[in-house]
Amino acid sequence: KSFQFWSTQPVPQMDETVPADVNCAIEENIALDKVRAEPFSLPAGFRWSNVDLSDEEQLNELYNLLTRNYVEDDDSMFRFDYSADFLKWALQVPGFRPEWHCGVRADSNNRLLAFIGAVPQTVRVYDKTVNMVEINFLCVHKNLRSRRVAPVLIREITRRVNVTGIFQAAFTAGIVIPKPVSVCRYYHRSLNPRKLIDVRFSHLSAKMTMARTIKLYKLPEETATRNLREMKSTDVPQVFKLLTTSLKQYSLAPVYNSEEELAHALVPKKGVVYSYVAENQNGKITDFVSFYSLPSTVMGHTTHKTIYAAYLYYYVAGSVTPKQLINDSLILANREKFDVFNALDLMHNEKIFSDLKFGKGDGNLQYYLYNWKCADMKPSQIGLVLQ
Ligand SMILES: CCOC(=O)c1cnc2ccc(OC)cc2c1SCCC#N
Repeated sequence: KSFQFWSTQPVPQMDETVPADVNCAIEENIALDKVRAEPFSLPAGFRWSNVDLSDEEQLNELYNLLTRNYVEDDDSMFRFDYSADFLKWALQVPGFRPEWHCGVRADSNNRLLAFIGAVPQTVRVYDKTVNMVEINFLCVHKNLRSRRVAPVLIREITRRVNVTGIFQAAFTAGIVIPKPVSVCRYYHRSLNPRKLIDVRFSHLSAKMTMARTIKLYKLPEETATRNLREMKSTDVPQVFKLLTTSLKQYSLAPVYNSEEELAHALVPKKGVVYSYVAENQNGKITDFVSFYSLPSTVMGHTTHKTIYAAYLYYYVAGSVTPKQLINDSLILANREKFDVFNALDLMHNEKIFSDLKFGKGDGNLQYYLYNWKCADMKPSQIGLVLQ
């Protein structure tokens, strides 16, 4: 692979092994008056247009662009179907900048044909805390592919971020480009096996009937952790301390600079993010677990249009085992009518997958840092979850 674009970028090259004692920027910060002032050029007939997510109509234009043109699995069985509320949540974080919701419109009909998003996120990489952005929702309309639009989007968002004094980014992708800092694997826990078999995501194993399969995945109505309840705003100060302490064990982790940032990420929002805390009899929060809702369009299926998937987000098992806490999140996701519970093998997750009946998926998720070089990480060193 020549990586025509990525070989021009400040990222480790594929054949480079970064030694363990190296953990630093690849290029030095650019003096702000030296950052390119004018936007990069788009192909003729297209123009830059920030997407104002507070404007219902524009939020729906972004929803429609993504639901029709965003990431599909290799077999084109599913396409992510992020909801409008989810996009607002993921992109309008505390301190967000409207110019980082970077769209491309056709001059002819004003249609939104491409997008790339950035949100501010302080990230700790080993022992260094760096102000970065997270890049997400890079999407080019199917009819505009192979016209080298994505490299222009990446250069333009880099420019818009650099001009604010930020020179590093974190992002994930299902594709391999120079150069992953870690390679994680998706795992899936069936909640509604009949539907997953109907859409041909799962299949009946030779020795099992449908009835036996349903029984295998059946979950209780109640959680094992009895005092587990929905998180609320007043829990934020305790969850902030609990999560901040717990994240210290990982080599890549988010740094929450305020309780407001953590509140935005974790206070429950129906249909978007679900969080639960275990509070003991002294009012102390000892554990918490969260997951987010990311449905997928089932492509080309008549009866099932959508798969409702929950994705494990952040958790701290303080008084119970991760196995019990994550099993409780399965019970809670099942109660919310999700069809499947997805999780990556980062944090402590891999240890509990087999006991909790997760199956290994066939998709990898690569973690990337932009303009930063450091030693590769095992998935269990990753404590950063991107939506
Ligand atoms: C039934 C379980 O569904 C998925 O795992 C799923 C759903 N939609 C996708 C859309 C695009 C897609 O592109 C890689 C993958 C999926 C996947 S597998 C990877 C996500 C997880 N876990």
